[in-house]
Amino acid sequence: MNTYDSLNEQQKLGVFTTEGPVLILAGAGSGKTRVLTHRVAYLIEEKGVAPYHIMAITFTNKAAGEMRERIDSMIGMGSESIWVSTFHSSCVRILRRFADRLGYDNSFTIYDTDDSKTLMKDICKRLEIDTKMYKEKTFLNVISSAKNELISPEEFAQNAIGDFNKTRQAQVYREYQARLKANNAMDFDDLIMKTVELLKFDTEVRNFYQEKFQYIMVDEYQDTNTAQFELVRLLASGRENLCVVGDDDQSIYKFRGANIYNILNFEKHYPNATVIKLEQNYRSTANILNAANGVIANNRGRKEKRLWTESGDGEKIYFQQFDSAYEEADFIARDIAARVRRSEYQYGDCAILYRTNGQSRMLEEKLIMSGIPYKIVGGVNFYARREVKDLLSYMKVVDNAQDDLAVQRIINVPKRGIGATSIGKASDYAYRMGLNLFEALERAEEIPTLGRAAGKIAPFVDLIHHFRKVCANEGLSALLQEIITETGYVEELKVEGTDEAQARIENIDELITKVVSYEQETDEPTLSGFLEEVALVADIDSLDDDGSYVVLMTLHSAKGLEFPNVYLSGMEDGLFPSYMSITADNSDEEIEEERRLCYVGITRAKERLTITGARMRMMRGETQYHGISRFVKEIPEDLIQGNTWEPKPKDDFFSERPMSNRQKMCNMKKTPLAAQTYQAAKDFGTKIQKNSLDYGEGDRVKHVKFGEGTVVQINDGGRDFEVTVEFDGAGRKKMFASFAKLQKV
Ligand SMILES: Nc1ncnc2c1ncn2[C@@H]1O[C@H](COP(=O)(O)OP(=O)(O)OP(=O)(O)O)[C@@H](O)[C@H]1O
Ligand SMILES: [Mg+2]
Repeated sequence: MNTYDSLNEQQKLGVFTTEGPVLILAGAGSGKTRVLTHRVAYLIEEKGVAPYHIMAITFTNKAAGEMRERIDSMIGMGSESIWVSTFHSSCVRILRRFADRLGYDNSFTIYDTDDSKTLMKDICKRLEIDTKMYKEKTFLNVISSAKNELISPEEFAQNAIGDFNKTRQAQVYREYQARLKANNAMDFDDLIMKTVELLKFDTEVRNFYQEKFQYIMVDEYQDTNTAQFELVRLLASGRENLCVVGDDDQSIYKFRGANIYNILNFEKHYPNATVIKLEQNYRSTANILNAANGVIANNRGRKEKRLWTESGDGEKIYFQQFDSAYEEADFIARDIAARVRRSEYQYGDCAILYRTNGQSRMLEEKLIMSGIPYKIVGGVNFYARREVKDLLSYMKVVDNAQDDLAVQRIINVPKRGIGATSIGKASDYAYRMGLNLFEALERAEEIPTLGRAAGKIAPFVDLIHHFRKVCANEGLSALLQEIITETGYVEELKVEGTDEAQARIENIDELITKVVSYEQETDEPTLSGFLEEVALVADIDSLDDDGSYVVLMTLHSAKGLEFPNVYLSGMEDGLFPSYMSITADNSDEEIEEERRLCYVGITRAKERLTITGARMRMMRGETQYHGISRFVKEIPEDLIQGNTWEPKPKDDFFSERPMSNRQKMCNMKKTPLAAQTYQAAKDFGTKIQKNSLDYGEGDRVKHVKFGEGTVVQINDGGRDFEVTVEFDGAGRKKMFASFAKLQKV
């Protein structure tokens, strides 16, 4: 069987048009990501392109991981040399090799948001800025936006002439950047900006990567910012074998500098681009899809897209407004419990989505009370916990003693009698002498103001030197063990003996596990490599795939994912759309962005969608009263069921509905989607061809990459069989039979 028969005609065009620029602009669930993975397989298997020449970029680690898995299961040998990664990790890889050409050490540190904040605090103190009037966070936001737009501190200063506020920001930006450089560190935005700089100014490096990446693909292209656009443009220039896929209706990162014009103007940048539209949705039932279409139709200035589906109407969308957020959470927990009890769904099929992180607490409480296992994506990230950060800071100092923040964090942890005053003196001395903090500490004896405190610093410096030797001679996990033993970190927690201390010890154990598994899974494990992997773990990575728990996350984190049973909670005007967007000067624009987020939320659902809201909710300690979200009212009424809006006259659902929407709805009723779908499906006439398999469940099979294993399950996925195999070495994998090319043994 031809591997690509499971694709529709438009998808095939996306896969087979390998040369020149290609833009795939299509709605949610239309198989954009699927086209990308098949395209990679096609390039290698049919066009004989070496995996080494291929790059596929996406936004989250989770998405990159899923893409990697899909590609691995399609092609055997060599898939590991394809770059399948996020923008950030691709850039780290490039910079680890060539950052020295920008005057950094190749072992530079990556600062997370917390680190940047600490640094900014310090800068404001040094520059004597009144942080009550000029907030640190504002400076950081301004700097981040400048970096996303590739504006250097010098350019920023140029543009600021004559503007008092901006001049101050320029001064802070310059100082912030200088300090990062002195610490041999980059923040997240630098990773992209510095790579662009490198590619722009170093012809050798540019030629090297242009030659290497002969085929480039970008998923979720609608959310790229100017710096990311420039990066892709530079890498692809010359051959221009660039395939980008995205959906302008799902652009939700304007606040991080995403520039929707990157996708809308793609054809202007690349006039010879092949533009492909995908219109069949394979993810959701017709009711869910029509609800999403109904909502997004209210945005102006969008490229009109018509999505249809072959799947039936499915269940109606269930909507309920509750008196309080408490009742809302209670309902969701009970609904999930009941469905799992009836074996309709497993916990892992269910996702609860919300607008802001704070909404999770109430939901969590109810889930705990109902004994429902759940995981929060984006809650307190494991790597942000104190004990984990402390130990990682030790490792950072061992790796790169130029990182002042890490040094400051641990110099007196555990207590060594080195007080803030001594640290301040050493840090002032470092500043004056143009040294980094650790270098200053190494010369503590020479710092006149330190006096006797110098004697306390020497053992700390010796300790770090000792750790370096351990790391070089015995490796990473030995290093971590040595740090734990020598600092007495765990001992101290044991003495403390509280539940909290116990939880911290468990987190440390988890970190040890992480280091050991990193060492086992990596060909050449290094301390820098480990720290880098840790720094890049987005919150979403805490999601495992064993499917045994309900997932809670913000709508932003849900992009690209899909679940059979989805709950959209907190659908209230003032919360979603947010009060800020409703009252903003450019309210129309802001609300359109929120509406796109709503579209993303609705389209995550495959089979069931439940929408809930509360009249009364506590926010930042204040009780607030909200009406039903305007987005709910934009869903055609015939798609909705449930105890909805009747109890309170002021919430009358339909009287507020604008006339134009009613008309739209009437039009929809005249041409029912099911009929359109049926006709379109007939017109399509895709041939279904599927070879039978020569192995069955329980048989032993062999895969080129994963080796031998036992077939656990075979599902008829329509156009192809989906085979689940428990491999002896590689564990359980699910793959398409035609790609997997399994041989019975
Ligand atoms: N031709 C096809 N035949 C069968 N299933 C398909 C086909 N194309 C896509 N799918 C399935 O439809 C679902 C959605 O596909 P995919 O995630 O690639 O869509 P997408 O366009 O990337 O969505 P999003 O906009 O949300 O990122 C997946 O479960 C995918 O396996
Ligand atoms: Mg996708």
